[in-house]
Amino acid sequence: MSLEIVAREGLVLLGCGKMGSALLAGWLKAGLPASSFWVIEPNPSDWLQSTGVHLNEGVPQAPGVAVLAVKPQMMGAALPALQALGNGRTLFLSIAAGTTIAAFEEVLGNRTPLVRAMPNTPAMVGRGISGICANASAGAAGLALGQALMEAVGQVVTLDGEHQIDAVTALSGGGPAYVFHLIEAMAQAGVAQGLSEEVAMQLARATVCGAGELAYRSPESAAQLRINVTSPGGTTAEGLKVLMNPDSGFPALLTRAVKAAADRGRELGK
Ligand SMILES: NC(=O)C1=CN([C@@H]2O[C@H](COP(=O)(O)OP(=O)(O)OC[C@H]3O[C@@H](n4cnc5c(N)ncnc54)[C@H](O)[C@@H]3O)[C@@H](O)[C@H]2O)C=CC1
Ligand SMILES: O=C(O)[C@@H]1CCC=N1
Repeated sequence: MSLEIVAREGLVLLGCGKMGSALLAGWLKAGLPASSFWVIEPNPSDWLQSTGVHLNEGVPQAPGVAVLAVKPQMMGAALPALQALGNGRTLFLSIAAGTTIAAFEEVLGNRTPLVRAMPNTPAMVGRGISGICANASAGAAGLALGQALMEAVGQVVTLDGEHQIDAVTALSGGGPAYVFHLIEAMAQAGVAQGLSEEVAMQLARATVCGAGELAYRSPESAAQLRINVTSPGGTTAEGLKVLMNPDSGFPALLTRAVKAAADRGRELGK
């Protein structure tokens, strides 16, 4: 599906912080004209002000798309600004964690086409991944438009339903933070083995980025890429014994972390 509808009918973006900016940058880079965007943002960045979009102006009566990119805790206060666009042809696309389709339909009306997407911050460099789902009113066309909008900043997976979105939020939505923390923890561990903080951080960061790029480009599975590093009887095998320990290793730890994040997503949705 093409994004031509945005150029033709306009897109309203409610909230243009970290994720809203990443999305807007992707759409502008995809060639959509700045004049197609109406952004509502109380604290606009210098970048946003330089884009040439309509900023904090009255929005069109029936834009093609309205994107909701405020924090879930702000949604209740912010959404009424776009209530008049509900139950019409405007496709709503929410990237907020937690806030459910039912909660949106309560404010916007249940004939409002709505897509929920969960992206992540690598969207800022065009390497995000989003999980998406839609309500009944969106239909196949609405889901396809939601997908095209999110594909401007990376990959998209279509979910079986809204029941899976808290899992996506917990895995890939917040996942970059886990990886950045991995960099911090690896650097700290390197310092404990005698490296300077600066060198340990350079090694940790480049290792995670290099491994990520290899995983991205290589046709081999993650398990095979791991095996390729692990010489039998060598050093990595000893490190992996610690990390693959069934009780205290990565799988147990990440199962707990992802569950805690998913539980919070469900809680935000109440
Ligand atoms: N940061 C992340 O990694 C991800 C965030 N999300 C979701 O994206 C949404 C936005 O998150 P971030 O961009 O990280 O937050 P952010 O705080 O950077 O951006 C939110 C923006 O909303 C603006 N805002 C506040 N009240 C408003 C109102 N009444 N009307 C219009 N704008 C208003 C704020 O000024 C701010 O710039 C959240 O719902 C979050 O769950 C989803 C995936 C990843
Ligand atoms: O932490 C959060 O709630 C948001 C959703 C996924 C990433 N950041």
